[in-house]
Amino acid sequence: MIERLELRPYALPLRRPWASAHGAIRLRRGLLVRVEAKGLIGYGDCAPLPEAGTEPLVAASAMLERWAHAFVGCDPEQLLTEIDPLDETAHAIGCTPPKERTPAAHYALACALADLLSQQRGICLRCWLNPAACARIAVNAALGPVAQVDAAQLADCIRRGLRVIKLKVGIAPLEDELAVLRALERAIEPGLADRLVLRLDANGAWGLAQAHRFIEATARLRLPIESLEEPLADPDPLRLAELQSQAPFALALDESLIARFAGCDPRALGVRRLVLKPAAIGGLRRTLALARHTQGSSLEVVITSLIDSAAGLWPTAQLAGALANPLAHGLGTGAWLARDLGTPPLIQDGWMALGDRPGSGFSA
Ligand SMILES: O=C(O)CCC(=O)C1=CC=C[C@@H](O)[C@@H]1C(=O)O
Ligand SMILES: [Mg+2]
Repeated sequence: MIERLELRPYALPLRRPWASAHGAIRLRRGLLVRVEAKGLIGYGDCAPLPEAGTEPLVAASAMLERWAHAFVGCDPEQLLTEIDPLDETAHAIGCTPPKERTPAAHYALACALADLLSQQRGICLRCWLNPAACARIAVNAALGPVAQVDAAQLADCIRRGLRVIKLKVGIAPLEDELAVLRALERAIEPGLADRLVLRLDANGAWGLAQAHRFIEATARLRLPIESLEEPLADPDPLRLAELQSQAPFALALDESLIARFAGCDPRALGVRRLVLKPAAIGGLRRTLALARHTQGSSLEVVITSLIDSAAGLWPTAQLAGALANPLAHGLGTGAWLARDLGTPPLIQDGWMALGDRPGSGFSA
């Protein structure tokens, strides 16, 4: 039985602004959700980011405040079944009207309950989600806007074992960003390119003609570009399919996914990859169901953070471990925060170790 459900507001400054085509983030505001039962504490992180597909913080807070009063005395397992259903078909995801969705609030409470329940069972959260989960996951490094990156930084990442590097595009004029990519192509030492994988993210910056131009120009570069997230301001599936047929790398949907997904076959989205943010989908088990359904349809899946605190990174990383796929996940964001609510999972040589502690691994 839940004895206490507390919300602790926080504000965590970033070391430097996180820039994307949606603007710059300097501060992450949220609520640490703390659920107590039988001497154990489960934690969840609610740090909404509307441009990434969640509700605003005020809506998430209002929902969590209501729950904090209503759910004391409830059975945590039954409550989790309501908040983050076990048997929800992936097709139901995205069917709730946008105004009624509070996915970041659902995700935060679901994480706190799953942390608590897996601790009660004495097992780590990933094994509670999937007994065959992986104990470590590959992660990418996120370096920020392409225009702020040079070949020395890429070489440094590789030296530290971080092979997969994510860069933001769609911020500066397109031809300027192409010029930067050409300069990187020239500056990268031979041999380095073979050990590097580049992920690009335009965050919906371009019209169709610009996206065509970018893909056509980057396809001619000797740069190991592996994927491009959200190239189009209007991610229409037919246009995306046209671009995907032109691109020698995977196109991916991320923040536009939920609005597009409702009841849809992933193969009809026009892209080869889906980027899933559990806080935008509304839970750990919901995200796992959607990820498995997507992979079953032969699309790739990458799990990413919302530049979360350690309280969000731990359960999201455990979820990626439960998914057990070989792609690098976008969870290497802990170092962007100047302060944190706890210690994020350790990254070494491009791998995040998920530990063996019962629960998510987070401690405040
Ligand atoms: O994918 C990663 O490596 C880190 C997460 C990440 O890139 C993002 C998190 C939150 C907002 C966005 O700017 C961005 C994304 O769009 O993928
Ligand atoms: Mg993205």
